[in-house]
This record gives sequence, structure tokens and C-alpha cells, in this order.
Amino acid sequence: MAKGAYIAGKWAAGDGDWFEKTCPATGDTSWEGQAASAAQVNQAVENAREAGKSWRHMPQHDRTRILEAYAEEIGARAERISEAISRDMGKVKWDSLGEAAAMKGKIAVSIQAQVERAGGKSGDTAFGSAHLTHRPHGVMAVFGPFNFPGHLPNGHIVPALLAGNTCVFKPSELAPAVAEIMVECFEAAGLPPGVVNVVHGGRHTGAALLEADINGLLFTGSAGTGTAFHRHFAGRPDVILALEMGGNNPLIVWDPADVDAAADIAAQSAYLTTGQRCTCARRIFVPDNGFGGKVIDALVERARGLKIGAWNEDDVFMGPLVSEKAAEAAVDFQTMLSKAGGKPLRRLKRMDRGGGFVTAGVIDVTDASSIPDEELFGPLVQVTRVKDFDTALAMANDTRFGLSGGLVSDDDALWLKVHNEMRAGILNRNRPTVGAAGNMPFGGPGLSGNSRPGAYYAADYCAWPQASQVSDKAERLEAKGFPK
Ligand SMILES: NC(=O)C1=CN([C@@H]2O[C@H](COP(=O)(O)OP(=O)(O)OC[C@H]3O[C@@H](n4cnc5c(N)ncnc54)[C@H](O)[C@@H]3O)[C@@H](O)[C@H]2O)C=CC1
Ligand SMILES: O=C(O)CCC(=O)N[C@@H](CCC(=O)O)C(=O)O
Repeated sequence: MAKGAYIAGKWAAGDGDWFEKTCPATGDTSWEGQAASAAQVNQAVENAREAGKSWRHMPQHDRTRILEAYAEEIGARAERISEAISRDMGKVKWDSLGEAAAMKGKIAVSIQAQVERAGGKSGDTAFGSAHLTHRPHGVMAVFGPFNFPGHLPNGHIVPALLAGNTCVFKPSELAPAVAEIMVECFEAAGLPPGVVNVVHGGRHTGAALLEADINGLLFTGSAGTGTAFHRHFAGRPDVILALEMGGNNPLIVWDPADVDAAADIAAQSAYLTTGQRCTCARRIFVPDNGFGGKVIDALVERARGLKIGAWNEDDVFMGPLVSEKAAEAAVDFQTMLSKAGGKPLRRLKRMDRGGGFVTAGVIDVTDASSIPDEELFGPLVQVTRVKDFDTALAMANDTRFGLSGGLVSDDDALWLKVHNEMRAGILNRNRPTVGAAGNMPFGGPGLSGNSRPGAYYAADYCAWPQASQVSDKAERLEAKGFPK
């Protein structure tokens, strides 16, 4: 049985509600145990605060060295990390191995970012010297999502630690297992007890962490939850919030010479990780002509041809959704689009093998009305045929979100227009909307976050800058009208 709380360097059974996670591919129980209670959450925060007293004063190179060792430990456990993630949330093997590799790769990027974005500098002034220093916030609560249960919380935790903060990590209750391996890696790397604490559980544990004495909330998850958390901390400018949320991401496909290449890009944008990436394309715009028709046909052909299976089967592209509930929600979303006038060209359907398995869907919403600007976190893509490029661009931008977007076109002038006018933090040309680079900022405007992008820019929200003007001795000051 898994343990519910890792506090001050020791695992303990949780005192909260019992919960378990079932693998959506095999039906096996992948994690079971008790959640951390509110008392345990408070204890974890207190221990993180205590540990912070020495961690924040440790020389930067010593903190860096521990995190470099952590990277090695992650690398050595890539196979186990991949399996834990796949068993919990169903991600296929090559994809979860990719996540494990990203976890390791992120550490070097974060170390570089800490130096380049949160380092210090000094210079001479007329009176002495001026200095820039960065200081940690204190105790950071880290909330992880289920879709990248290792890589994305790791992308908050590592920069937070490098900057001298300590963390209390609440993994997603839909993919809790990988956190235990992360702890194992931190221990093996020599991280002092209390610097990272883990509290397992769902909403109750999360709510207790929000109420605890934290200095920052580093969140990756849905816009609904992130917005509720933002509301929770209204009037609390003393708590730093970094909210990484979802998208309703557009991809415009406009007359590239290679229809198959365009369809490949569109299909991978829509269906990678079973559509459970925040950067997945949800809306595809094509010209209302023969070319647009060919792209749609080629996309449908790809949706039909994807090999779907369990993480422990060979050569599968797409695993199941995270749960049966998610599969039902995806079907319901498609039904809602159909009622609004959408025409399914290839239906997203629950598969006979049960669990979270669904087929990949394409729905033509050209003639639909009142489509909600919502993210469906699954493999269903909406296509719209439009009369001209400006209409495509205007429709692409007609969203409250702004995470990712893209253009598939050989036309440089169109790219220039899209680059200047499409409102998306991750904006690609002739590349899938997914697969963002860790050495760049990751986030977007609107409801996709609170303008505190992560990845390379995570260093910015993990420390506050301090500016000092220094004169070695106190000297008399002069100013017009000031008494001498
Ligand atoms: N922009 C980004 O960097 C990314 C955003 N996402 C977004 O995350 C979502 C998928 O992840 P989910 O795990 O479903 O998100 P979620 O919002 O359901 O959960 C995220 C975390 O918040 C906790 N939580 C949820 N409701 C809570 C409540 N009422 N009180 C306290 N804690 C609560 C969960 O237990 C979990 O740890 C998608 O919307 C996706 O777009 C996912 C990955 C990257
Ligand atoms: O944080 C980073 O290193 C870059 C962000 C990243 O890995 N993005 C991935 C997955 C995130 C998601 O979509 O849920 C991507 O863009 O595919």
C-alpha cells in the first residue's frame, strides 16, 4: 500500500480519506492509500518552513550540485518513472519514457535559467556600489496535473528549490505514483529532509494546502481550478501565484503544397497523448475549397488509422483517456457539439475494451452555432471551413485562452501575419502545436494562466529581486532647499 504523506524526510500513512487509482488501460489498481489530512498538510508546511531556514542560505553551487545529482537519479530510474506514469494514467510507453527524459532534461535548463534570469549583478556608482540579488519566497505549494504528473510539477519544484524555496507537493490524485519515485531521487541526491514534502490526496488535501501558511502557489491544471484558486487568493498579494492552465488552441492550415504533411501536423497536434496535452490543437481552420476538403479527408484518414492500445502493447500511438469518467465526458462533449450543428466526420467513441479507451474523432463545426469556448481534454478536434484567411485568423483568436496556436503554410506573408496577430504564447509554423521546448518560456495570455510562464521563465516566479544601493559609510546629503 502506498503512503499518504512525506514530511520532514519520512513517509507516513495518510490520516485522510482512502483513495485509489485504477489504470485506465488494464483496470489494475495502480495506487491506493489514504490521503494526507489537513493536520498533516499543516505539518508538511511547518517542516518546509523550518527546512527553508538553512536551505535558503546554502550556497547556490551546493543547491545546484544536489539538483544535478537529482537529475542523474531521475535518469537512472527512467524506466520505473515511465511505468508508474503509464500505469496510473495510461500514457503509452514511448510517451511516458519521453516524460521521464523531459524531467531529467529540465534540470539543466532550470540551472541555466537560475543563473541567467535570477542571478545577481553588481556595479559601481558615484557613491559606492549597486547590487541585484534574488531572494526565495519561502514555502511553495506545488499542485500537479494528471497528464504530465512528473514533468510538470518537476518544472515548478526544481526552479523553486534552486532559488532557495522549499516545497510541499500535492500530486494529482489521478496519477499519484510517480511522486514516490521523485522522493526516492531527492533522497539519493542528498536533499536535506523537509526541503521537499509530499501530501497525497484530492480536493480536501488541496483545499488544506491552500489554507496553510504558504508563500506561493505553483499550479498546473485546468482553467476552472486555476481560476478558483486565483479567487481564493484575491486580496493576498503576499502569496505568489503561478497558474499554468489550459487552452482552446487553434491551428490554421492554409494551402501548403504537401497535404499529407499538413494532415500529419494536424493529427499529431490533436491526438498526441490522447489529446491530453494542454497544447493540443482543438480547432482546425481550413479554406472552404478543394484543398480544405483534402486536408479534412487526410485528417480523418489519420484519425481512423491511429493504433490505439495499452501502454504495455507494442507500437501504439494512443492510449486511453485517464479514466472512464473522462471518456464519458469526451463523448458528451461531442454530443453537445452535434446538437449545436456539428457533423461528426469520424466519431469519438468508447471502445469495446472499456476503461478510458476512445477512438480519435473529427467533427465539422462549420455550420454549428453557439459552440462554447471550452477545452475538451481528449482526442476530438473541431474543423471549420472558412472563406478567407482573415476570417480564419479572427476565428482562431476568438477564444478566452491563449496557450498555443499554429499555421501550416508555405506562404511567408501568411506566417508574418499570424506571427504578428495570433494571440498564443506558443506559436508554431509547420510544426505541431504540441511538444513545446523546455528552454523557452511556456504559457500564454488570457485564461491560459496569469502571465507567469513556466519552463525557462519559471526562475522569474520562484524568486523576488532585491535592489541595493550601498555606500560604505554614512555621509551627509545635499539637496536644494534641504538644511545644511
Ligand atoms: N498550461 C500548462 O502548463 C498545462 C495545463 N494543463 C491543464 O491541466 C488540465 C488537466 O489536468 P487536471 O489534473 O485535470 O487539472 P485539475 O485542475 O483537475 O487538477 C490540478 C490539480 O489541482 C487539484 N485540484 C483540483 N480541484 C481542486 C479543488 N477544488 N481544491 C483543491 N485542489 C484541487 C487536483 O487535485 C490536482 O492536483 C487541463 O485543463 C490542461 O490544459 C496541463 C498541463 C500543462
Ligand atoms: O515545461 C517544459 O519543459 C515545456 C512545456 C512542455 O513540456 N509542454 C508539453 C506538455 C505540456 C502539456 O501540453 O500538457 C507540450 O507542449 O507538449
